[in-house]
Parts: sequence; structure tokens; C-alpha cells
Amino acid sequence: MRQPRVTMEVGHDGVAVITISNPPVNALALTIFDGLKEKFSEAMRRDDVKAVVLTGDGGKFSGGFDINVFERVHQEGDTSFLPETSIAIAVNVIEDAKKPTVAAVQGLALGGGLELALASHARIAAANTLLGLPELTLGVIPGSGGTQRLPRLIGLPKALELMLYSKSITSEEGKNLGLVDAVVPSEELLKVSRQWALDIIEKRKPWIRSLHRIDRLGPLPEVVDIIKTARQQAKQTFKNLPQHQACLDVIEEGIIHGGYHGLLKESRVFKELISTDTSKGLVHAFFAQRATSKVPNVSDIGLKPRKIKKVAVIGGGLMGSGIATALILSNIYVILKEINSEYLQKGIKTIEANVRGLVSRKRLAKDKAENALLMLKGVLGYSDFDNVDMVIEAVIESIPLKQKIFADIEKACPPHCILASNTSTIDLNIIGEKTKSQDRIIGAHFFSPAHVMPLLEIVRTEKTSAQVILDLMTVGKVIKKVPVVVGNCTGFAVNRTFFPYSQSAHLLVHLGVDVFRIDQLISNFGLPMGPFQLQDVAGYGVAVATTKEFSLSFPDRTFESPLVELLIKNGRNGKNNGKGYYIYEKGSKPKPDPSVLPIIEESRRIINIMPGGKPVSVTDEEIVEMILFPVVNEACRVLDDGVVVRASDLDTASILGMSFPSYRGGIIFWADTIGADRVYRSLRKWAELYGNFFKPSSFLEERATRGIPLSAPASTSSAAKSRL
Ligand SMILES: C[C@H](O)CC(=O)SCCNC(=O)CCNC(=O)[C@H](O)C(C)(C)COP(=O)(O)OP(=O)(O)OC[C@H]1O[C@@H](n2cnc3c(N)ncnc32)[C@H](O)[C@@H]1OP(=O)(O)O
Repeated sequence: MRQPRVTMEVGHDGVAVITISNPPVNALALTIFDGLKEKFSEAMRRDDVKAVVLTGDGGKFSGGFDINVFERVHQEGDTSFLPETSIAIAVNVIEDAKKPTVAAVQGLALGGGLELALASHARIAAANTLLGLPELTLGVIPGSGGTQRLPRLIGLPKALELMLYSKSITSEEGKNLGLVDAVVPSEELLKVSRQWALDIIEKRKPWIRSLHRIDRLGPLPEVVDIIKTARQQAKQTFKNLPQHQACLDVIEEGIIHGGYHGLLKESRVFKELISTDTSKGLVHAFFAQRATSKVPNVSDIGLKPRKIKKVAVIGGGLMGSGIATALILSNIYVILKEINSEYLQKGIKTIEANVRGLVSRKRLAKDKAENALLMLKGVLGYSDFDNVDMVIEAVIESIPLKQKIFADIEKACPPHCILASNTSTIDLNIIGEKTKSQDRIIGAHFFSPAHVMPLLEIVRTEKTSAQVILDLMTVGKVIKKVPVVVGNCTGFAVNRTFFPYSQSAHLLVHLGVDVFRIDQLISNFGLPMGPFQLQDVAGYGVAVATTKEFSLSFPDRTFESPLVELLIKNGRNGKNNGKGYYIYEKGSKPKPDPSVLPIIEESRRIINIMPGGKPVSVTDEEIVEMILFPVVNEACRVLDDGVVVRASDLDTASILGMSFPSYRGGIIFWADTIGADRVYRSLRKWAELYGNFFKPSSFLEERATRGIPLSAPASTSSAAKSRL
């Protein structure tokens, strides 16, 4: 592998082109900063250099500071080796240098990459370049002057939107905002940038130091007001996260006391934030997500993904129409099959509503929406299946029905066609039992709503071929999902890991704990809603069906609560009919419904598990742990059974499939921050008090007693099995 390096070439025109090179995204590794210092210093010394153009190799400017360095800080607990990029590089080396620098930007300029460009005296960008400061998604703030220069270039409101929400913009938008001086075709980028640099020297273009600008900032009282409002909004939107308030503090410091003071504070706060648990969790989540692409014996054996141009989706219900929406939005031709024209029209209408909903929420351009809808064809039979590359079956969870469909599509589709099922529970071997195509049968488990939720669980059986897995992973990426390859078992990785989540909540309620207290505590922990509101939203049918499935597969650790059936009996259907644990009214937030309490009392009387007939007394912390430690316990079994390639895949799956807070790094990462031993001892204590539901798994017991993190590879566990 090539080492990160910075090169310099001086042309006859007196322009030195300094190039950052560190494939694949020219991340700013520590040696890149040394290289920049060295080359800029040479450029300043040499008499034949009049000006500098700073650029990146391989069609990309830079993806920002090297995030591996963050990981090193987290492992070593030391920030002393971090370079002083804000003053020493951005100000001293670039902005205050005696010769001008023009940033020639293309592909992407993110984080520290964009900050180097902001410190330059002008920015020329190739068309469609991605520009942004996404540092807050890593738990830090821009640390090379971005907090000070971005508001000075594009004004405070837009700068806050880009930084606080980590939004990227294109170079064209950047030009309109004043961030970019010119947008040019990529083949002209260097030529125009060189000329621009010479024009600065010749005073034909202004020599602008952005840190000294104040013309876009606006009057002070107005600025203070904007920051105050942003602070209140951030408090609500980014609960539990320190970096948003810190970012606003740093921006405010620079506006009130001047850009240089702002930089000093920025640098101090950056170093404080990089060591927080939030940054540790988010950086782990970043690398964990990227690791999911590396699947042993699939992605590393030289296979090339085949082109998937046409996909048939069977079933136009909620899942099928969501899947079809995701496919057509990424220019994949879809045949939607239903059993009669009424259902077919309903499915097509749902897809149209999905696509048009994105337009009305300004997430999709109107012409793109109309083009996407042209990629859809509805059918009632199999005659169009003779040239599809993949089928995704998304009908109701019925074994005979799925078996019949798979036998039919085996005949109707060409031999290369991938036969996928969106089942969330049924064994794929059973689904494919009546075919001879086991090698091309695979699970494509989407999460609802399928055109929105980012996770795609790819379920392989022992017989699924590596090529088919790779093809589905590639389609997953094309439709902007994060594919995670998992083994075949009840509930696969996500639903199996999280089945104790709702059950422990029900168990606690039957021990006397208030439902709304539980929901509030879980949402304070960082999940978007508590387990009872989730049940209302997902629909009680799902709750009843999944409990049945899990109690059959794992009878030793299922808590069967009569509560949901009692709710249904009392005319409550959750969000579906506006009445569940909460009341749902159009236009207002769900409100806890006190009239549900007598139904809960009735359920408690039936189950009768309160010790001595009295509600248990538990702390807030204990409630959260009694709900989430059983999830960790099941996650341990999932690891032990080899359902996932690596522990961090379960972190990604929990974040993207269950909305587990990314800043806690995912379910296993979070458990390891608490310590396997503590999780084990708590579960053992609750198992003694409240029964087998809490009994620690042998994997957890072994890791806890041997002091091994849950995330350590399977080979460290004596009982490791493998399904993958
Ligand atoms: C001081 C400063 O203010 C602090 C900072 O700059 S913090 C860093 C800010 N930058 C970022 O947050 C950008 C992070 N990166 C990304 O969003 C995306 O990787 C990207 C948009 C650059 C490219 O996306 P995409 O093309 O889908 O490729 P993706 O798979 O994500 O990345 C390709 C490889 O580059 C690596 N990579 C990307 N950005 C990196 C970075 N900033 N540092 C180190 N490695 C990085 C990825 O880990 C991946 O490595 P792998 O192939 O070994 O798994």
C-alpha cells in the first residue's frame, strides 16, 4: 500500500501545485500535515514560486482528518500527539503565508479537507463536488478553523445548518452561497486555479483571508439571537450530545471576541470532545458500518458483482411497495406482482405516494420522481419474469404460500436469477424446500418503511452461493442501504437480538412498573421511542405474531404477556385506530392515555408475579438495564451461534435496524463500556429474583468470568460455533 504523501510540482508559470495523496479519500494522516508544512515552506522559500495551488490526488480533494487517529486517541487515552492544525497549519502555513493559495477542489472536500480549502485565499471547484463539515457526526466539532471561517464566508444561518446537521452541499450550491469562487469542468480545474492564483498576485483578483472577514456575519444582536434559537433547537433535536452546544459556544466566542479567539477556543474544545464517550461511540459506529462490506469468502475471493437491472417484487403491501420504491429511486426497473388488480392498484398507489412524499418533503426533485415512477410496471402473472435478474418475495408470513411462490418463480425466472425473500422470521431452507435452487435462495430482510430505513439484513443459508450474496450486497449499496450479512435463524440478527426488548418491558410492567415511566426512560437513554409506543406504532398484530414465533423457538426465555390481547379486546389497536397505550390525534404528539391503566391492572392480576402482591421498587437506571441487559444477553447468543461475521456487525445492525443510539456505538459496544461482568452479575441477580427470563447465557458468563470483552473475536471463546 502506498504511504500518505504530499508532493509539489512547480510550473514555468511560477505556480507550485501541492498535492495531497492518501487513497482512497486522501484522509489527512499525521504525516500529511508534516508534508504540507514542508512543501509550503519550500514554496515560500523558492524564488521561482509566486503562488500555490492546493489539490488532492485521484479526483478527490480530501475526506478530512484521518479518523484512524481518533481511534488511536480513544485507545491510548492521549491527545498530546494531535497536530495543532488550526493555528499552525490553517493560519500560519496557508492563510497568513506571504504567497497566495488557491484550493483546486474536486470529488469531495469534507471536514479538515474543506477547512484547508477555507483557509486558502480562493476556492475553485469541479462540478458536483461534495462539500461539508460532518465532524459533529463523529462527536467533535470542526477543528481546523471551520467553525470560524464557514460563517464568515456564507453567513451564520446557513453555516449553522451545515455544521449542526452535518449537511453536505454540491459545488454549485457552494458557488451560490459564496463558499466557492468558481465552478468549472474537472478537466479545467488546475488551469483555472493556476490562473486565479496568478491573478491574485497581479491584484486582478482579491487576496482574501476569510478569518478576517465580517461582512457576512450581520449585526451582533441579530447574531446572538440566531445562536440562542439554534441552542434551543439543538437541545431538543440532539438530546444527550455535547458537541452541538459546544460548536455553538465556539462560534459565538469568535463572533463576539474575534476569529482568532474563536480558533483558540475551537482547538481546546476539539481536544476535549475527541476524548468523550460520545466520540468513542460514533467513531466506532463509523468504522463498524464500513466493516460490514468485508465478508470472508465472499468479498475477498475475487468475485465481481453481476449487474442487476430488473427486479420483480412479489406483493404490493407495505413492505413490497417500500422495497419497490427503494429500487426505482435508484434506477432499477421493477415488476410489481400482485394477485388481483385491486391489490395491484393499491400497491402502485402506495409507491406513488412514497415517491411524491419525498418530493413534498424536498428530498427528491420532481423530475427525478417522475423518472423513477416510469421504472415501475404492475403485473398479475409471471410472464414478465423471464428476464428478471432478481425476485424479492414480500408476501404475508405463510410457509405454504412462500413455498408455492418459490416453486413457481424457479420455473418462471431465468437460471441466473436471484430468488430472495423478505421474510422476517421463516427459515429460508423451509421456504426453498420445494425447489432445486438452494444456491440462489437468500433473505433480503428490509425494515419498515423499506424506502426509508437504512438497514438491509442479508440472510444466507449454508447453500447460498458467494456470488448471490455479493450481488445482493451490491444491490443493497446501489439502493443506498447498509447491507449486513447474517446467518439463518429465528428472527435473524436484529429481531432475534431485540425480541427480549419488548418482553422485558412487559415483564417490568407486570412487576408493577409504570408503562409511561419505562417509555420515558428508554427515550431519555436515546432510542426514538419507548417499547410501548413502539408497539403502538408497529401494530399489535406484529407483537402477537412475533411473540408466538419466539416463544416456540426459545421457550426457556420468553415472557408471555396477555396485555396486548387485552388491549385488542378493549377496542385498542395502537396507532392504527388512534388508541393504544397512547392517544394518537392528527397534528399532535401522542399523549399517554390514563384510561389504559385499568387494562394493565387486569393483566397484572392474570399474571400475578409481583413479589408479595406489591409493585417492585426499582431505580430509573435499573429499569433501563432490566430492559437492555436481556437484549445484550441475546446478542451474546447471536455471537455465540456465529449468526454475524463480527460483533461490530451487530452494532451496525442495532443502530440502523432498531435505532439504538449511534453515539453509544451499538449494542455490543455499549455493553462493553459497561463491562461484561456487570451485565452478567445483574442478570444473575434478576434471574434469582424474577426467573429464567434473565438467566445469563453461557457466552456472557464465560466472557465475564474470563474478563474478555464481548466484542472480542469468537476464537477467544472456548465454545465458539459458526454459521457463516
Ligand atoms: C480537524 C477536522 O475538523 C476533523 C475532521 O476532519 S474529522 C473527519 C471529517 N470527515 C468525515 O467525517 C468524512 C468521513 N468519510 C465519509 O463520510 C465517507 O467515507 C466518504 C464520503 C468520504 C466516502 O464515502 P464512500 O465513497 O462511500 O467510501 P467509504 O467506504 O465510506 O470510505 C472508503 C474508505 O475510506 C475510509 N475513510 C473515509 N473517510 C476517512 C477519513 N476521514 N479518515 C480515515 N479513513 C477514511 C473508510 O474507512 C473506508 O475505508 P475501508 O475501505 O478500509 O473500509
